Amino acid sequence: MITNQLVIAFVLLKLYRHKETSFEKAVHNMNYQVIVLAAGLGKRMKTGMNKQFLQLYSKPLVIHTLEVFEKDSWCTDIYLVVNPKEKKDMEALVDEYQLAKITKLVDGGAERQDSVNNGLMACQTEDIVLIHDGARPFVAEEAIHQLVESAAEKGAGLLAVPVTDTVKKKEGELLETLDRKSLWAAQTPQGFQYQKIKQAHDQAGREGYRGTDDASLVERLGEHVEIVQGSYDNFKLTTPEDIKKAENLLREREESRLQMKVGTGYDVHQLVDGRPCIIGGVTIPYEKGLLGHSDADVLLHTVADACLGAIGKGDIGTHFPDTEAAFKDADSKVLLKEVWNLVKNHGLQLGNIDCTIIAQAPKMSPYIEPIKENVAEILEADPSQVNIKATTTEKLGFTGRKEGIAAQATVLLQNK
Ligand SMILES: Nc1ccn([C@@H]2O[C@H](COP(=O)(O)OP(=O)(O)OP(=O)(O)O)[C@@H](O)[C@H]2O)c(=O)n1
Ligand SMILES: C[C@](O)(CO)[C@H](O)COP(=O)(O)O
Repeated sequence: MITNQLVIAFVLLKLYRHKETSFEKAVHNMNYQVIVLAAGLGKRMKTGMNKQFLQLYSKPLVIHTLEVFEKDSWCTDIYLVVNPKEKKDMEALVDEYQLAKITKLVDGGAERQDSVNNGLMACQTEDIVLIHDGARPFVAEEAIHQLVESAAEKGAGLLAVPVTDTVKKKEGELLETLDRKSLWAAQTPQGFQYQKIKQAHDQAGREGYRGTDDASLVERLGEHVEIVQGSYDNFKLTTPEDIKKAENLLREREESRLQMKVGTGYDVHQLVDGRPCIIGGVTIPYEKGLLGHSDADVLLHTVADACLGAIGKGDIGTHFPDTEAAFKDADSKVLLKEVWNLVKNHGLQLGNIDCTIIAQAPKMSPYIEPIKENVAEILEADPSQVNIKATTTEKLGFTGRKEGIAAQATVLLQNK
């Protein structure tokens, strides 16, 4: 018996240790610095200007790209490589869009490889370094994280997608069809342990090798570069046709970001002797309390119903039946938290919530603020997004006769 307990304790300890290690890894080891390249001419775009300054859906192209890294908590520093002649304009944009992670504006070179080389000399890091085209604004944070993890483990990696067209190689009059199964279209970011990419660039420089991406400089040294499958959305704006494509994608994203869901909730509990009076997670001193299978927190039940309504998932009764012993005297804060996790799984966050408690007694005003804070905390929002009010019914009806308390809520959820 004791031996069994020891074995269980040992396994639990192991599991706990393992959890701690991966947590530490996520928190401490997964930082990266990024070199964003914006020093090209944009000749193929044929607008007569560097395409980085093109207004796309009311923001310059390079800003869309930089904001991806600005928002990513794993990214510590951005080195923005710019054409020296455009440095002032870029500085103005960095100020205007309050890009706090831009550590340095680095002078670009004649070709992309020269610009990367300057970026590498500026950043000197122990972290993983990513190299990214300023002209690829659609890279997803999830893909960046997969790449960073892969680069940390394998030393070098890149985002790429399988080629979908049949590719022909033409040399003189001779045409060859390449085996599509083994072909990948390289994207950026490409990610590396700093020393590895620095050495590869130095060596390419010494040997006069010119590549069209950075992974090729590592490949030519016979070293492994890991492909992380990316998305076809992560395309590089290169030719005029790409502008329409990018604007359509930005519009689609904006529309889905602005998706809103509304839900309403209504609940009633009877006031009886010998029960605590818990409303909005606050135990209110009162001669009677609310009757129910759980702690009968009429307000939190209403909030849960409104949230479930907004995501089209029924009501609190279907999720936590009052026939189940597990929910006897259950803390409604815990039940609402579970509902909220469901909401988050739908990619939603709180817009705002407005609640009304309908009670002749007890007097609610002293408890409005703590209730508001409880609701905000559970819904992971700022208290300013939560409104709690109370009303009597002028002694009319069951609430007016102090036989029960009702609550109603309207919630607005938004895409994250
Ligand atoms: N000397 C260079 C050339 C390119 N780039 C950057 O590298 C990325 C990928 O290059 P590309 O799409 O070829 O951009 P451009 O060189 O600007 O375009 P083009 O070749 O049509 O002139 C771009 O974000 C570009 O700004 C750079 O920083 N320095
Ligand atoms: C690095 C790159 O974006 C990967 O697809 C690409 O090779 C850049 O080439 P470009 O000629 O500078 O556009």
